[in-house]
Amino acid sequence: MEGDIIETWLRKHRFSYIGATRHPFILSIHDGSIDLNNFKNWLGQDYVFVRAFVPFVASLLIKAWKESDDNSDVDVILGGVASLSDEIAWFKNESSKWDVALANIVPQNANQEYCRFLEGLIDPDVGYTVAITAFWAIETVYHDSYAHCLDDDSRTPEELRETCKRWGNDDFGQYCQSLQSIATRRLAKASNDVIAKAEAVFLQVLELEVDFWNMSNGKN
Ligand SMILES: Cc1ncc(CN)c(N)n1
Repeated sequence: MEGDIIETWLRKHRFSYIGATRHPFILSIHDGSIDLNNFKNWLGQDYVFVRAFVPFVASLLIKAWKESDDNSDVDVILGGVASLSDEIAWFKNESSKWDVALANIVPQNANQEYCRFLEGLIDPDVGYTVAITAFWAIETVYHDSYAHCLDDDSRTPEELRETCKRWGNDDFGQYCQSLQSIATRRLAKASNDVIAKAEAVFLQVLELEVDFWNMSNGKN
């Protein structure tokens, strides 16, 4: 049925989606058993990731401006750029609280691979529909993961609640819904070839997110 492509994917790939959003790292925050060294590893690596995420989102803004049939897409993505500016300031502040030296972070393999993936999406040959699908998936995995750590039955340590709220809060959830609406609208009008590419990108994001969470134990 028109408009339901993303919902169909979420059902079809639910095990992969759950793997990315209920990773042991997230579950350990949720049940309070997290090793804080893992959190610090994640914090440093994610700062590097977010810096690489900015040019990707900027390229998406250009694609939206050139290719979108709806002006409000640019406004939604611009909101994303603005929140990334806050996010970078938050990482700087948070890292000093946790004694994580951001200047010395060496990006691990999984992070490098994710950043290369983002760089590939910047290519002008990658169309707006595929790129907005990736953006929706990347933001939604974080929202869904961290919102879980704020559930009523969670035992998330107090000192990690602010981190969870950053991505798990309702406004961020609304923003992810707006991205989903844009992607759904675009996919409803896309060719089979574009839909297949967007689905492959969605699955790649889920795998890259799992590898990214895996890095938190500092072993890869
Ligand atoms: C790896 C990763 N994925 C998603 C997000 C959310 N912007 C993030 N900060 N880092």
